[in-house]
Amino acid sequence: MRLHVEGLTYSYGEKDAVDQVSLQVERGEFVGLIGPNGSGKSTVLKNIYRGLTPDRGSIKLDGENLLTMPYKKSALKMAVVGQENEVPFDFLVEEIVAMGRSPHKKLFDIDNVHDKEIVHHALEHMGMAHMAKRSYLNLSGGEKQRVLIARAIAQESDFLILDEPTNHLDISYQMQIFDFIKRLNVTVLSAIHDLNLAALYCDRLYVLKNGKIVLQGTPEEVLTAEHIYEVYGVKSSVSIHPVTGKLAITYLPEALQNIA
Ligand SMILES: Nc1ncnc2c1ncn2[C@@H]1O[C@H](COP(=O)(O)OP(=O)(O)OP(=O)(O)O)[C@@H](O)[C@H]1O
Repeated sequence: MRLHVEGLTYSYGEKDAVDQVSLQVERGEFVGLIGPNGSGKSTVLKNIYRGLTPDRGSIKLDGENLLTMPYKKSALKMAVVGQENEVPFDFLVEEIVAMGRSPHKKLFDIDNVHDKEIVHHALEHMGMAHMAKRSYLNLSGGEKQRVLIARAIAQESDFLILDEPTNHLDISYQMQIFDFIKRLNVTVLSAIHDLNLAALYCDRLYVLKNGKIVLQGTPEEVLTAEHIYEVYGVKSSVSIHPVTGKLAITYLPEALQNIA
């Protein structure tokens, strides 16, 4: 699965929330979208997963225009874990995950044994199998997030779009989910706030600021102390971690900034 976005522009009102954004995700890549609050990450992702329609620009999946693709076909190609995790009605956890199977089915098809196995395994992977019969609305934020990730896994598409997938999760599930997604060997585009997680898991990064891509490259190219200060206004110390071999970013409180 290859994604090509060219000149994507979108405004909610007068000001462009996303301005001429171009990005590519090649097959098998794990690409991160980072940037400060309000920089446009979710808006870019929503335009890609068809929650919003671009004002201008083109979005292609494997060379095919996504904006005119039948919805069912695009749902077979990409699965989404969005930021808002509320559902309008009360469903059981297993029913929410089973919704991931719907692009694979015809209108009146019911779930077969194969679907049920996929749903069960997806829940198991997220450590939620024991909650399959629980009501979704009564779960904690982190548990809801794990159910929605299980739903995306059950969809079995080879392109995942994630909007801050771990923002409700404690550190063990944050690591577990990124490790798991990495093992799936699918193509991933994910908004990520935590720069250390972005450095650990992403092959390439795009940095958004005020709706524009201001930097792109490998984590090593993008996540320098200078760039972090330019984009976030925060002083940091960036080194290569001796165990992971990846970048490790330490943010410096005011009292320590003069020694960095
Ligand atoms: N539904 C909306 N109506 C009007 N403006 C919106 C709407 N959603 C987002 N915006 C504005 O668009 C801009 C980009 O928002 P967006 O949610 O894409 O940023 P983000 O980078 O995902 O932020 P965060 O890191 O806080 O989640 C912001 O200025 C935001 O206030």
